[in-house]
Amino acid sequence: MRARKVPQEALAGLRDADWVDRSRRPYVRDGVAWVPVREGYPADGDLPERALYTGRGYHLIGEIAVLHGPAPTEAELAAIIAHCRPRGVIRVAGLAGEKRIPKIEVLSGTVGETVHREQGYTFHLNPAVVMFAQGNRTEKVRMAALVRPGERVADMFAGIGYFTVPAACSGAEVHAMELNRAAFEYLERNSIENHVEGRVRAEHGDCRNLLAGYYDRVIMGHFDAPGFLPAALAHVRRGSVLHVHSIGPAETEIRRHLQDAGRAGTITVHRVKKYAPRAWHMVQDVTIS
Ligand SMILES: C[S@@+](CC[C@H](N)C(=O)[O-])C[C@H]1O[C@@H](n2cnc3c(N)ncnc32)[C@H](O)[C@@H]1O
Repeated sequence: MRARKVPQEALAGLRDADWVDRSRRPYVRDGVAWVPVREGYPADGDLPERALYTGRGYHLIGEIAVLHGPAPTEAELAAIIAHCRPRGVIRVAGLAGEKRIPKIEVLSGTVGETVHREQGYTFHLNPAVVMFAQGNRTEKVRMAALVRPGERVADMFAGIGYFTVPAACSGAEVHAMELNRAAFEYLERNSIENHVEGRVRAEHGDCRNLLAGYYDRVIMGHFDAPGFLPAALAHVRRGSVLHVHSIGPAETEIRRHLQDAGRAGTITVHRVKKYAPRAWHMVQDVTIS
């Protein structure tokens, strides 16, 4: 990550600077702040290795800074606040249960509903109540690019719509399923907000009971996705593609499910992001033959 060096006290004055990459946290040491630089702008060097904060960094979701990992020191929290002036700062200690409900601690300010803009899409959500995996940005872009107009897409774990909305904006007819009532309400709202409600059929409930007919593409954005393959494979045909998320490789389990369902397919594996020191968030693209 490229960065520019500025005096720590200058951080607050960078609020409107074009060159600052606000998706990354500046690194402050000995009165000097290394500020991440956006693509296309000059930098002084690479962001130094962090000596202090060992967490997984923070993201700005709307006006709320969301940290993962251990609690920051007071100095780190102060640097985050000076850098991006969030309405509130929360730490997500974990995601509970199948609905992936964030377990949060409010570190500063107020939290609640916010509006997050990403890649031209608008998402309403309360990051203290529903999860938003900002680290999956490249996968969201990849999905939006793969989808073709008129495709019939199932988003089995739609959440607030971060795959559904881009897919529908790319012209697909999306059947979006979500178990968590709070996330489902944002999903409906975000379809309207992005003017794709005519191409999104959002349903609240367990996707295994809601899948209907055949799909050209099935997005399975949940780490337990391989276990949902028996349900999904009943709704695909030759040429359909399933995007099966997992922690670590799941090829063997996927092949077993294909075999049990009497199906064959080719599997290509993609890494989405590092999830833990030795664990990757992966996506397996399974094309049914
Ligand atoms: C990893 S999150 C997906 C993130 C999501 N794509 C987003 O917009 O943030 C998984 C989502 O799947 C939902 N979910 C879990 N089990 C489900 C099921 N059986 N049927 C439908 N949705 C389910 C959870 O409530 C959660 O919102």
